[in-house]
Amino acid sequence: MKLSADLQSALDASANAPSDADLARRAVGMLDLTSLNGDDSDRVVQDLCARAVTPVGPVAAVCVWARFVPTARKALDDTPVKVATVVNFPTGEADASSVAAETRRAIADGANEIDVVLPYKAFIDGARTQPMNVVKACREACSDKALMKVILESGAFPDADLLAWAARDAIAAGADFLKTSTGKTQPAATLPAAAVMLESIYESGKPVGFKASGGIRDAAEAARYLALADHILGDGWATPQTFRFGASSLLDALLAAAGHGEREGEGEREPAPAGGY
Ligand SMILES: O=C[C@H](O)COP(=O)(O)O
Repeated sequence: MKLSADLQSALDASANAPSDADLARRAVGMLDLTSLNGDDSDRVVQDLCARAVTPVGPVAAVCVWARFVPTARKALDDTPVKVATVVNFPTGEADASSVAAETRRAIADGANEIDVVLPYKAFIDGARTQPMNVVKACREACSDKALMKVILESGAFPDADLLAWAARDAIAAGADFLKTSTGKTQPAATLPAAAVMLESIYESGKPVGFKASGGIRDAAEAARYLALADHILGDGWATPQTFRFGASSLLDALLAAAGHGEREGEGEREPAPAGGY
């Protein structure tokens, strides 16, 4: 992806961001602890929720399939942890009325946060009205009862300009957060895509948050995303109200880096996929 000189320098500056225990603790509070696997069950979700209040404090939210929202709601009721779920997920191909119905049902079941997939394939193919009508329908269904995070699926975009266009339109359609990825396609979250999305948030002047999700697995990587947000939106901008990590396998690494649990980096990591951004 070709970035402006400003964004490239923000990326260069964040490349070697220090990752320490304080940073790891900060990132735990920004985590949407996620399980979106095909074989999830009530037991898997209960086990996930049992990990949501950690020795260094609660995560921001637990993110599960909509059918498990009641289970998560029950398990988290005595905690400050929010229940997040996904709609129009992962392909982004449902129509606006189905997405609105899915959203209303999830909120009635107890969801506090809705992560909706932008019809990104249609957007990339040139459609502008239909994709944003889906986002607007979800916004209306969320009203002020739930936070709406719009998943752009940044790795599917062929260039930075089109991604910035989608980000701007999603903000105009009422996004509370822009989120990079479903985690179901490759490439998932990348720093160059995050830079474009954070810049769009900055340029909007609106109180829109950012969620990096998909493939983020270690504290050093989390530190780079936070440093990028600091560079583009300013130190102190990123808080659990404005910044999230969506991840299924980051919590243990953060806790280890914060001095709890096994040492970070002992496990094998898969290499990052080549190409795309
Ligand atoms: O929304 C979050 C993603 O689905 C999580 O992706 P991950 O399993 O690669 O961490």
